[in-house]
Amino acid sequence: MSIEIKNINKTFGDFVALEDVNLTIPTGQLTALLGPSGGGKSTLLRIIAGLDNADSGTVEIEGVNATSLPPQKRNVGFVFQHYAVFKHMTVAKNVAFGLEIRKRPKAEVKARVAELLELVHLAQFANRLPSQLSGGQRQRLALARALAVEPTVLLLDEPFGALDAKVRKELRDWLRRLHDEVHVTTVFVTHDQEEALEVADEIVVINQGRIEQVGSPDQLYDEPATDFVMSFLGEVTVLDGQLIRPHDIELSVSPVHSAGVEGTVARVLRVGFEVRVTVLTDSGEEVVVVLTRTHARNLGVDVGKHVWLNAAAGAISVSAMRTVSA
Ligand SMILES: Nc1ncnc2c1ncn2[C@@H]1O[C@H](COP(=O)(O)OP(=O)(O)OP(=O)(O)O)[C@@H](O)[C@H]1O
Repeated sequence: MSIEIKNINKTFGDFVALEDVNLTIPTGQLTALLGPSGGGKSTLLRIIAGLDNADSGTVEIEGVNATSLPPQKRNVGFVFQHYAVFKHMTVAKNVAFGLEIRKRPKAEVKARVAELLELVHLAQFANRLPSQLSGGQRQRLALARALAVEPTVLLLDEPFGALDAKVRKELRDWLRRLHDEVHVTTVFVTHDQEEALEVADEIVVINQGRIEQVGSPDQLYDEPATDFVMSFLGEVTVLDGQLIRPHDIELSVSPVHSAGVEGTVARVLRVGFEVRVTVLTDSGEEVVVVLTRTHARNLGVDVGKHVWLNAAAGAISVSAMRTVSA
């Protein structure tokens, strides 16, 4: 097992940033630490990196107790959102830097730099300065630099956070492919559920200093352990006291089911191929239902129409009252 985190606690003054965190991060996988802002993701990453110390608990990396080792002795590579590459050095020099200070033979450094620039698709920019690269290219340079010294673990803190949506998406796909090639154990922090669901092998959901759930993207989406996980990983609405995904609700214009929630269509909003229907139930609650455009048209859904709502067969739901299980 690559990273074993045991009983980690961390406070800042009176504020509890991490509370009894226990986690095993498997070797060779891409693991996302996902959660809302301020939940403790970066603090946990910094403790793994050795940039911050926990108040109690231990961190083991590849069987070595790293709890009191300084960052440079942990063999971890890290990349942060606003990662400062050396501005006065060319792209190639930036990648070579870590190897040169480790006094690796010149020929080896040259070969490794060429290989890495190829890997991050920056070979044609080897002689440029970082200021002559785009934001996405600079982040790829930062990753190449972190990978140069062959870290056991690669730690990324919102590495694509500052970039625009399109570049972010490209880099996300690229990171997945890169990881499939190099298989270095990678932990990345994100608050973006889509990013985690698309890229990660395993997701650790962190909220208010505690781990809510650990699992594959499918497990988290299909079997959310808590109402928090369910609502953080996708849109939810409340039907009959249950959190449910709006596309998992069947809407009928006649009482086909014996036990349905009755209501009246209050709003209809067309967004691309979807139609978002807000139903005001007879008990005064608003429920959102998502239908395809064709389905909505066939049903003749319009404001004022009386409708019946039921959870679709196989729909996932979590009690809206359920709290975090310890
Ligand atoms: N050096 C510090 N001193 C005081 N409080 C801190 C310090 N570092 C972090 N915190 C607090 O600890 C909490 C967790 O912070 P952390 O950066 O780990 O959250 P996060 O989940 O990574 O959030 P974000 O996505 O916003 O970075 C926050 O409430 C933050 O204000």
